[in-house]
Amino acid sequence: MDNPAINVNSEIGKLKTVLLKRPGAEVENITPDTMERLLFDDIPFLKIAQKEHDYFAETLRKNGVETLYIDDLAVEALSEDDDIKEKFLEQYLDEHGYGSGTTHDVLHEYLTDLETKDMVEKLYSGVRRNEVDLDVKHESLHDLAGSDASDPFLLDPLPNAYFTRDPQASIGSGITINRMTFAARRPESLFTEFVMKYHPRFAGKVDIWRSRNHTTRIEGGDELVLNDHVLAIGVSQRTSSKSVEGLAKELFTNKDSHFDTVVAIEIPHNHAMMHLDTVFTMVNTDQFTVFPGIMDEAGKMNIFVLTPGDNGEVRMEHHTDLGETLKQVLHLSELDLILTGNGDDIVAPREQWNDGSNTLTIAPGEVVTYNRNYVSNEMLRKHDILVHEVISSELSRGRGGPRCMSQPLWREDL
Ligand SMILES: NC(=[NH2+])NCCC[C@H](N)C(=O)O
Repeated sequence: MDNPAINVNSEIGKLKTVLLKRPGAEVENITPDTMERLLFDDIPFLKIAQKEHDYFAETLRKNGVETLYIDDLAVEALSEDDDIKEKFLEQYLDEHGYGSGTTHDVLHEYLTDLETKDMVEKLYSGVRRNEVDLDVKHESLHDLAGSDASDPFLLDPLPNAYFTRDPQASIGSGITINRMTFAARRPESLFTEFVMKYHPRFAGKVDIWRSRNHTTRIEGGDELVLNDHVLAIGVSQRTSSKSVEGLAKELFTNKDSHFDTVVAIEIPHNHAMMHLDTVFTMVNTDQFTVFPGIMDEAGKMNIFVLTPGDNGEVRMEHHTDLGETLKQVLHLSELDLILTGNGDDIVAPREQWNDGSNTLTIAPGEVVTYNRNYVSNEMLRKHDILVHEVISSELSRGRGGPRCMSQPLWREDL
């Protein structure tokens, strides 16, 4: 692609542009009843979460990173043309089961009457049943089916949106726009789709390696760009082996892609480590953070190395040793695996829970992490990593850290 709008050929090259979402009213629309479905373990105090997020964004800007906000980009994309906004809204409603009928009409009218900025904000924060006048006769069973009267929300809030890593993933000059696993997050990638398609900064300047129109699931927290040839992808609660294989096929055969190796790493399928980047990140050319809990007692795990095979097929090789596999695919003689919480039985799981392994690398050997994971941070420093700590009491309650909260769009090549 000539003149691409995205350039991400590593996890560690100097970060130049990143996509963020400041937590908003959506976070205050979590209740104890909906918490689990909305993938939260607690209800963050929004005011403090926003302060913390602003501090995070400011830390990035101070280090020369341009910060873009997905909701601002969405407003700009949808404002390009009334038809685009209409198309977006229809699709949004349709994906929520309101393709037609009274509820559709009422929501459509309510939302189109808003300024585009307010509409986008509203879609993130959710639309409550009592906000709109639904006191009209249902025209069809479909209306009833689409709106469960015991649910206070007609359109659910999107409180996970501040984890901008997941709805999409930048890879080389392109992106995967992700079909996400749980309904609570699926609408998030529709914003990405419209931004990539219609925002003048991106339209026609991004390779779409995989669209969201799939039945198999994948999320950005599982997609790591180790270098300009090699990806690591988690096979996890959120990403299926089928998606990994499909993406590998696309990247191996698309002429705009220079990726020829995908390391598929199987991790436990649970909420504490829903994505690979909660247990494994790259912090330098030969240094990684790793949570020891992903390996069995003998230090082994299930890893498949995918490479191009015959006739557009994918060749697969089974490995069990993470360190050895990384050395092989990255052509390294030595490797430094830095253990979360120094590998301690209590500290490691505690700090992993609060995203101690979820480092955002902003240059080789330079990372942003949560201040609460002080043991892991100390370990990083002992291994000569420069650590910028950010405040983290409330943001961490959503089970994501600095890597989860950021989607790199441009990194300098190494
Ligand atoms: N890349 C990540 N690790 N993201 C963390 C996402 C956390 C979010 N609550 C979820 O369950 O989806």
